Order: sequence, then structure tokens, then C-alpha cells
Amino acid sequence: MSVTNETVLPELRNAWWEHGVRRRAETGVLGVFAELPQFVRQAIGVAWRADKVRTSVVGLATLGSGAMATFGLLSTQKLLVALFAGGPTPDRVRAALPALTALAAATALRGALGIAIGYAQNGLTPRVNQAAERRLFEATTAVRLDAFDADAFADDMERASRGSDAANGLVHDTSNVLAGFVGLIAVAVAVVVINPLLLLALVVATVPNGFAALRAGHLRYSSYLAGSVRRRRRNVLERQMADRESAPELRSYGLRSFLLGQYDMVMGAQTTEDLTLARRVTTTTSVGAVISGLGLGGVWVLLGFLLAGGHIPLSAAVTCVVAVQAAQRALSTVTFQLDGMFTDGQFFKEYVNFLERAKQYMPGADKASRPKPEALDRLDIRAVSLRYPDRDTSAVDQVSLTIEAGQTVAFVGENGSGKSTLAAMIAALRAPTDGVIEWNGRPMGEWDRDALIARIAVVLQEHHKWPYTAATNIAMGDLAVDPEQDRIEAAALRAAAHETIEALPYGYRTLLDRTFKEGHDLSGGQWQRITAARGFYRDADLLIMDEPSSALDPRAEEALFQAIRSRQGHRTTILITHRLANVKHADQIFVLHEGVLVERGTHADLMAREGRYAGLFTLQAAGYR
Ligand SMILES: Nc1ncnc2c1ncn2[C@@H]1O[C@H](COP(=O)(O)OP(=O)(O)OP(=O)(O)O)[C@@H](O)[C@H]1O
Repeated sequence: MSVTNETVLPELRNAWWEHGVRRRAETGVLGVFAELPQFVRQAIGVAWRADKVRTSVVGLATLGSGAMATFGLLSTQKLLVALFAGGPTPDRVRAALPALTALAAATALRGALGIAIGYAQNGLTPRVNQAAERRLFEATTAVRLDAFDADAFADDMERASRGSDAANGLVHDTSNVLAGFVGLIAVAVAVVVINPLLLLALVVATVPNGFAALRAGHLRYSSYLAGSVRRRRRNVLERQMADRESAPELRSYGLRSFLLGQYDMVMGAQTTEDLTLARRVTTTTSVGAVISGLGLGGVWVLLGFLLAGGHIPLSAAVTCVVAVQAAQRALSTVTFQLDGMFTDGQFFKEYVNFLERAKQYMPGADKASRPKPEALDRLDIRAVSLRYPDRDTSAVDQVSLTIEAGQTVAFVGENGSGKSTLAAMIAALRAPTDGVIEWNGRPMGEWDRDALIARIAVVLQEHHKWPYTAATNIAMGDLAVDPEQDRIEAAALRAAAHETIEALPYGYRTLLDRTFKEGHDLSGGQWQRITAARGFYRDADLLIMDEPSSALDPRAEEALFQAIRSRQGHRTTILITHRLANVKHADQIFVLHEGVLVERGTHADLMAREGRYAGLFTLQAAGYR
């Protein structure tokens, strides 16, 4: 069977960014209304926190605009009464003048309020966006590292990232929906004042229309969702065919016709779906239009009966026509914005839930009362263990050891033996699940956290490629002071990165990300040199280097380890490496196996012991003979 004859793309998970649309498609027309009060409350809350003045302006001007709508309709009716009265035309016009002036004033004021709402809304939405987004980043940058281990938290965070846009949309749509509702109420009040019977006409003309519009929205969202998987498959294929990362393999394996075939298959089905979708939407909107036409026809018939029976004057009937038109305008605003408000509300709910969940991952907040640590004198690790949430066994199990200031120590052991996990606890990035780590005889958790972290530099195995210049990438090691070029270059020299950087088109000012104009890519080893330079740049009491040379060429590796050795005696270094030749000079070597500390001593001690370390070292050394 040829794989090109059928789509080989696997099933896709539900897309988080379609959450709001999905909820709307699953919710009936009346269900939308059930959640509205909650969204209105949230929208007002978020807008109020972002900008009190503009929120007040939008709220008050919306109410004022509604009042002016009522006043305008009542003036229209008075105007018509005067114009339809008996007597010579000039007298009737004169009698109508006060009502005409009132109508003009109400219309002008309503226009002015509309402009005020527009300005206030335009000023409000970017502020809401910024406030909501910042609140999210405040949480994501503050939560403890272990939050990222929990699947549910990572998923929540992804969905919440849509929350700031949603906040914006929610505020905007809510203010429009409220304006529409106020408009409807304004018309209803005016109609009741003129003649309560006309309210019935208003309901008949608007409710079926509103219901049809909401139903059309429901169908539109359902149809959109039905095409979702195909659309996303197409996006996946699009990435495969046009991305930089996939381009080399696409060519070397000749994948072109295979991928184009997949594209044709997905798109063929999508076109059929699009046609069905267009037909359904047209049918729905047509049904809506027919229902609304019938409703309106009913109103005209009702008005005719009322007029013929002498129940209402002509002026009231004409005002009713104007009122129905105003009500329909207000209603179309409400129904149009309601769907947006509902879907944005769903996303915003996710955002609020995420912020709530993030609280349980926040580090203790009482650091102000904690003392700042002195320079490192001694590090005691006492029976420390760490078990990751989804694991049955401990990654580090009851490890105890002591490191004196100025020592260079090495953690060695096979993959997965717990070296990085132990280092992460010493770097205060993770809290032990058991045991304690003491900095100068006091548990790490009892020192001022920021001051403690400032005394530690970490070069992580999985370093991040920051999309900034080479100089900034190094200076990020210590942003507490203004970056100095001499210091940056000295750090780069120690990490064998100086020459690499000088050779870049703009030297230290070269941007290290190809996404940006004139940005550059580095090789894995070149990035590793810059990362090591960042570690050296921070003049830390304790430098932890986790596999700092895995991608380095022999010359760079030698230079790096020379720089590490030069710290011995006055600065403390913890080194994690699989290249055991580089740990021969360490003051202490700790051998981990399945999370347990199984051997300790100097290179000579451990070789004499002929245990696990000696075995690994001999094996590696044999490769060089
Ligand atoms: N974030 C995590 N969540 C769950 N398990 C983890 C996580 N990080 C590491 N582990 C597991 O903990 C154990 C120890 O991992 P660790 O990274 O500390 O080992 P290591 O000795 O540094 O390995 P390597 O030599 O491959 O770098 C491994 O079994 C690993 O799969």
C-alpha cells in the first residue's frame, strides 16, 4: 500500500485556541445568556483595574446615550403630535419648534456621547491588554520551576496566554453589548410612555430576529469547528513545506511530491467542507431574514388595526415605526457582539483560572525579613532527595556531602543518575522533597532568595539561546550592574568565545537570532561558549557548570577547563561532565548512580578503589589509546 494514497497525518488533539469557539458551538442560544452576568462582572473588573477614568466615561456615557435615545423618541412623538394637529401650517411648525429643538439637542448630545465612548474605548483597550498581559507574565516568571513539570499547569498556561487578547475583546464587546441593551431598554421605555400596547409590537418585531441571529451564530461556530482539523492539518503541511528547518530533509529525501500529495488530499476535502459551510450559513441567514420580515409585517398589521380602531393616534404609530427601526439597530449590535463576548469570556475564564492556580506555585513571600547570605564558606548537603511529580522513584536519593569554599568538585555518573537534579537544588532552582542544603550552616530557604541566587552562577546543560546580541547574551549573567565591554570580553576569553564573537559580522554587537534583520546563527559549540561566558561573567561565589563542553572542539574544551581550574583555591566550582579526563584535578569527585551517591574522593582515591568511577574512567581512556 502506498502511503501517498491516504493521509498519513496522525489525529490532532483538540486545539486550545479553539476552546472559546468549541464552547460556543456546544452552548445553546439560551445558554449564552446564562453566562453573561459573570462575563459582564469580569469585564468591568478588568477594565476598572486598568483605567478607572476611561471605564467610568464608557459606563456613564453609555447610560447617558440610552437616556438621550429615550428622550429623542419622546421628542419625536411630541413633534409629530404638533405637526399632525389641525390649523394652518406655520402655526403647527411654530408649535412643533420646542419639540424639534429638544430632538436636535438629544441627537447632538447622543452623537457627542458616542464620540466620547469611542475615544474612551480606544484608550481603554490597549491599557487593558497591557495590564492583563503583564499580570500573566508576572505569574509565569514568578512561579517555582516545579510548576513547569505539571502537565496541567503547562496546558493551562498555554490557554491563559490567549487571555490578554481575550480581556481586550471582552471589554470591547461587553461595552458594545451593554450599549445595545441600553439602546433596547431606551426604546422600550419610550414606547411604553407613548402607549404600552406598542411594546408588544416591539417584542414581535425584535425577538424572533434576535433569536435567529443568535442561532445563525451558533451554526457558524459549529461549522467552523467541523473544518478545524483539516484547517490545522493544512497548517502543519504548510510548515513542513515552507519551513527552514524541514527544507534540508525535504530535499535530501525527495519528499516534495509526497507532501504536495498530502496537501491536495487535505485541501480537496476542505473545499467540499467550505462549500457545505457556505450553503448552511446562507440558509440560516435567509431563514433569519424571513423570520424577521414576518415579525415586522406583523407589527405593521398590528399598527394598522390599532390606528383603524382609533386606539392610537397617527403620531404614535409613526413614532413606533421609528422606534422599531432603532430597536432593530440596537439588537443587531447586541447579537453581533454577543458571540464575541461569549467566546472571549471563555478564554478569559481560563486566564483567571490560571492566575488562581499559579498562586499555589509561588515561592514564599516573606523574604524581606530574611538575612542576606555572606560569601560562601561552606555548603552542606544533608540527606537530600528529590522526586519529580510523575515519577515513582527519586531522581536524587538521600545524598549527603560537603563542599568547602574554593574547591572544585565534580559530579559524575551515567545518564539519568541525578547529577543535574542535584545541581539544580544546589542552585536553588528546585527545592528538595526531603533533606536540606545549607549555605554557611543555614538552610538555603532561610536566606534572602534573591541575594542567595546572586551569589550563584549556573551554566545549564539545556541552555537558552537568548535572541539578543552576543554582548547582551554574556552580560545577562549579571544585569544587576551596567554591562562593561572589558568585563564581557574577559568572560568571553575565559570561555574561548572571544575569537568566535570577533569573527561575527558585527562582533559583540551581532544579533544572535536569524528571525531578525542581520541576525546570525551560531553552531551548537559556539552557543555553548557564549553560555559558558555568561557563567563566568557573573563573578559568583559558586559556579555550577552542567556539561559545559559537550559540543566544544578539543582546543576550546582545553581553554574552558583551564579557566575552570584557575578558579580553584579562591572560588567554588561544581562541574558536571562525562569527559572524565577533565575532572582529574577536582578536589572531590562525587559519583552518583540511580540517584544515590555511591563513591567519593579524589581521582587518585577513586582509581585506587577500582569501583564504578575507575571503571568508567578506564573505559573512556581506552578509547584514546
Ligand atoms: N523535569 C523532570 N521531570 C521528570 N523527571 C525528570 C525531570 N528532569 C529529570 N528527570 C528524571 O530524573 C532522573 C535524573 O535526571 P538528571 O537530569 O538529574 O540526570 P543526569 O545525571 O544529569 O543525566 P545526564 O547525564 O543525561 O545529563 C532521570 O531519570 C530523568 O529522566
